[in-house]
Amino acid sequence: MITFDDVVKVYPGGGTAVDHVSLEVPTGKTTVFVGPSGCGKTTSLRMINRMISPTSGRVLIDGEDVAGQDEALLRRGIGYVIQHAGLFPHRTVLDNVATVPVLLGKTRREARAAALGLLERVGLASEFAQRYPAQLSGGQQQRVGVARALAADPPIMLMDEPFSAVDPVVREGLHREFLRLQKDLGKTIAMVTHDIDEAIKLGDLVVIFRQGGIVAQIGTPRELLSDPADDFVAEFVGRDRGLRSLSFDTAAELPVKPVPAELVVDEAGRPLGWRTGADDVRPTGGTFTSADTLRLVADLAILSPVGIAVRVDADGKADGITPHHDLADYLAARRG
Ligand SMILES: Nc1ncnc2c1ncn2[C@@H]1O[C@H](COP(=O)(O)OP(=O)(O)OP(=O)(O)O)[C@@H](O)[C@H]1O
Repeated sequence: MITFDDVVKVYPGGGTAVDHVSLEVPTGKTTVFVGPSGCGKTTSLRMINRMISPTSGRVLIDGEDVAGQDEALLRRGIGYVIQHAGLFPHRTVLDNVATVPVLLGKTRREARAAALGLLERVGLASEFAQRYPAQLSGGQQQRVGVARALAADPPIMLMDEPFSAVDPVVREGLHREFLRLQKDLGKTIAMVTHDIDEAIKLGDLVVIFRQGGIVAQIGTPRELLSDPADDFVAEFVGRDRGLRSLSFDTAAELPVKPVPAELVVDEAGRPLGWRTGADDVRPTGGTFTSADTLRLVADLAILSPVGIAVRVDADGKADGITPHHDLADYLAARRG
């Protein structure tokens, strides 16, 4: 666990960048620092690996103040990924990833073999290994950056805006891979982003900073969306937070009504559409299973020509319906 204990950073000639921050980055989880520009996220991140020293207060890793630790030794256990990947331009992709393990005493051969495995893990085929960074797309470079940070197998990873330099479609792919990788690896990750959607998607825990380096709220994505501490957080997480918070719950306990005659099904019971007139059958707009999220159910009810979401079983057979007002009643009852 990484602990910030009443940490303050005042830059000489500048204002207070980090103002009495106390927080915990739990072991094996992803903690995301998010907030508007200039609110002290990067400064906080860099105090973990001693690139920046606090003016007062302490940063501890597993109870030990980093200030008292040997810098080189400390950084060996902390991977660091930055925006634009920061790769060595004159080394091949493979050598970019293998460099640190070689410095740590592995033979070049061992390090390259391990690097190939890592590149595969981050979704880069071996054909990229001999290229130079400039011959890769931005998204591919970011993947190499992640592989390089993982090469020394550090228990901790610091990631500063790792996915912000790529377009939204590539970012979406990188997010999926990040989540898959982190599920396998269980690193202790502190990540900086200015994008609240990214924070909510990737973070087990989210720390929202406000101007002046003050922590506005710390919570799980669900807590931030359902219970923002104040107007700043509510505004920052976004106006549609009610709808987005439905992504964290499945439809497992959502009551359904029996399938009515107006739902036209094929011989296997799979929905074909809604009968809205003698010759008029309109598409359902999609179906959900009890494992899907309440957000999908809400979406389907909105898209449906009759305002009704259709549930199907594992074989795709219609086994219940939820009209939009039933969903609204269910959500209201849950809130109590
Ligand atoms: N070396 C420095 N000297 C003086 N002031 C600095 C220095 N580095 C950062 N600052 C100031 O400290 C504050 C916090 O900066 P920091 O980079 O930590 O913010 P941030 O939240 O990461 O911002 P961004 O999202 O724009 O990267 C800012 O007001 C910045 O101008």
